[in-house]
Amino acid sequence: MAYDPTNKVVVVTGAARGIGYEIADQFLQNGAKTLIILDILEDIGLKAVKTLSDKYGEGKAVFLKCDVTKDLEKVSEEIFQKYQVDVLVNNAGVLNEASFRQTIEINCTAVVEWSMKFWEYMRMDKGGRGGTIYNVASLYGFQYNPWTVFYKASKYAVIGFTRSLGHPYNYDKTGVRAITICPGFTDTAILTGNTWDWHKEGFENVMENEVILQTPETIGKAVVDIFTFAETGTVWVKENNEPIKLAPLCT
Ligand SMILES: NC(=O)C1=CN([C@@H]2O[C@H](COP(=O)(O)OP(=O)(O)OC[C@H]3O[C@@H](n4cnc5c(N)ncnc54)[C@H](O)[C@@H]3O)[C@@H](O)[C@H]2O)C=CC1
Ligand SMILES: CCCCCC(=O)CC\C=C/C=C/C=C/[C@@H](O)[C@@H](O)CCCC(=O)O
Repeated sequence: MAYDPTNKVVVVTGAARGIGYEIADQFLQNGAKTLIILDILEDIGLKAVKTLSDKYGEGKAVFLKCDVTKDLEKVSEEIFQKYQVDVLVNNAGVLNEASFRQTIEINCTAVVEWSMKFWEYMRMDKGGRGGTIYNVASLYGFQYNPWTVFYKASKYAVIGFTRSLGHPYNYDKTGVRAITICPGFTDTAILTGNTWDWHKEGFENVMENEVILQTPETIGKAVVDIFTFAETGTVWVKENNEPIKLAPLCT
């Protein structure tokens, strides 16, 4: 089945900068009706809206200050009163190997809670119009090495959750698709996040010898491409500037 971004109302968390911003830009470039940008970074978020409005027209992008770990009820209520949402992209994320709790709260608990809130709202069997829940995991959602042990735990969970929620059994009942993208290393501020001291050397090797750093724009484009063709419950990889491919299945 083909899915069309044209005229869709799209909510993207953590979209003030980085990959989220490029996802917002690419959805608008591909005809989305409205982009709702959620982030804790107010100044950067407002600048993002200005840039996108200059590019695509006044009112095409909207910023709401939002901490995904705290503001779900308030912000979702505000959104549902003003807009008919078609797509939620759970993109907000952190790399903070000093705090498992914060990592899980932002990268995992918030992803599950925001997904479920919008899934209930979109369910066709409960009066909704259907839609797409689109989660940003990582290559570190299924690969492993000794580094970023909290980060990987959070991203592995996102893949298991999205595959199960998006299972055709659930889609047939609700009309809500759930899909995942797993980017490889991408040139954003998250790479300056917090790692363990004795992991830095390992990462230096990875970054020098194994990694082709992608631009966030590359991931924004891949997100919209995948949006157009992905069957529910599927997980996709965009790494090293290679073509989009399916992630390996865990059975
Ligand atoms: N850059 C990379 O190499 C890769 C990134 N990813 C994932 O892509 C997503 C986006 O990250 P990047 O753009 O790379 O980094 P980034 O640091 O530029 O963007 C993350 C955004 O999330 C926002 N955010 C953080 N905590 C938040 C909260 N509690 N509430 C609302 N917003 C919050 C930040 O303010 C920021 O705008 C993350 O989920 C990350 O794990 C996945 C694979 C590779
Ligand atoms: C191949 C997997 C790609 C997935 C990447 C992500 O999901 C992004 C976040 C995960 C890990 C990021 C690690 C970042 C490391 C950098 O800080 C690195 O440059 C550190 C090198 C040591 C140093 O310069 O201090």
